[in-house]
Amino acid sequence: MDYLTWRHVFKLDPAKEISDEALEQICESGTDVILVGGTDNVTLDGVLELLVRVRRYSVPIALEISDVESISAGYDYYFIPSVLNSTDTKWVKDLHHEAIKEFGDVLIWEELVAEGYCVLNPDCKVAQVTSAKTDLTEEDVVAYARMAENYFKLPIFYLEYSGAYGDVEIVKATAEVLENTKLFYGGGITSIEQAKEMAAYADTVVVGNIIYDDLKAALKTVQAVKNTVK
Ligand SMILES: CC(C)=CCC/C(C)=C/CC/C(C)=C/CC/C(C)=C/CC/C(C)=C/CC/C(C)=C/CC/C(C)=C/COP(=O)(O)OP(=O)(O)O
Ligand SMILES: O=P(O)(O)OC[C@@H](O)CO
Ligand SMILES: [Mg+2]
Repeated sequence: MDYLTWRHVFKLDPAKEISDEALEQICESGTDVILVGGTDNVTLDGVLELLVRVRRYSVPIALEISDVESISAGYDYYFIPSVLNSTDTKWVKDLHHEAIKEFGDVLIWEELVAEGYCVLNPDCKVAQVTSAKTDLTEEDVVAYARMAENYFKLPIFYLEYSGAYGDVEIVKATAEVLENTKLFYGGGITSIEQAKEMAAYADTVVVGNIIYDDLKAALKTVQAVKNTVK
């Protein structure tokens, strides 16, 4: 249940390369967890390789499942996304149903953490792959958040702007209606200021692409988030 207290997350994409030096700095940065996940080209080899490399450090490591073929044992947690604003039930519950039908007898349910995604950047890969309806008003997003918390009782509601910095007013309005479900924010964080701005409303701030574009800037987001009072 540690994820209830996470403030900062680095998301590593198993389809992208990262040097040993950069990985060491990411793992020793003080981040709360390394979340391994991506939308496409995620392979079992990539998922396994990152697990082995990150395990040299004490930071926890979680796998965000995007494809049932690339799940490796040995992670501390398995995060299971459902894209609530997908227009295709495959990404909401059908792949999940298939996986549970196949592995239901052997699943360790305590290791699985369900995430209700709301994907808001129309240009990101995850929006395209899942045919997400991204032209949502603040009211629409707030209703998804309420649905996640009060109806589906999901532990995590994830506002996903992958690749683009999000709308702070939407993040703020969403935070205001969530009591028990944790609000994850991810997307386009490239600076201390942006990290602080989102950390003021989100329980957990996820930093991804900037790791590969500007490692120093990525590392600075850890303390920026941790020093911000929500
Ligand atoms: C110990 C052991 C082996 C345990 C086995 C556990 C097991 C079998 C569990 C199965 C249980 C289960 C219910 C599985 C669900 C399976 C599944 C495939 C669900 C679908 C998940 C889904 C909706 C995927 C869509 C894509 C998505 C939301 C990915 C999350 C990551 C993400 C948003 C990345 C951001 O995109 P990115 O690739 O970074 O984009 P850019 O490249 O543009 O940056
Ligand atoms: O890669 P960025 O844009 O930082 O987004 C982080 C994460 O929310 C992606 O799933
Ligand atoms: Mg990415």
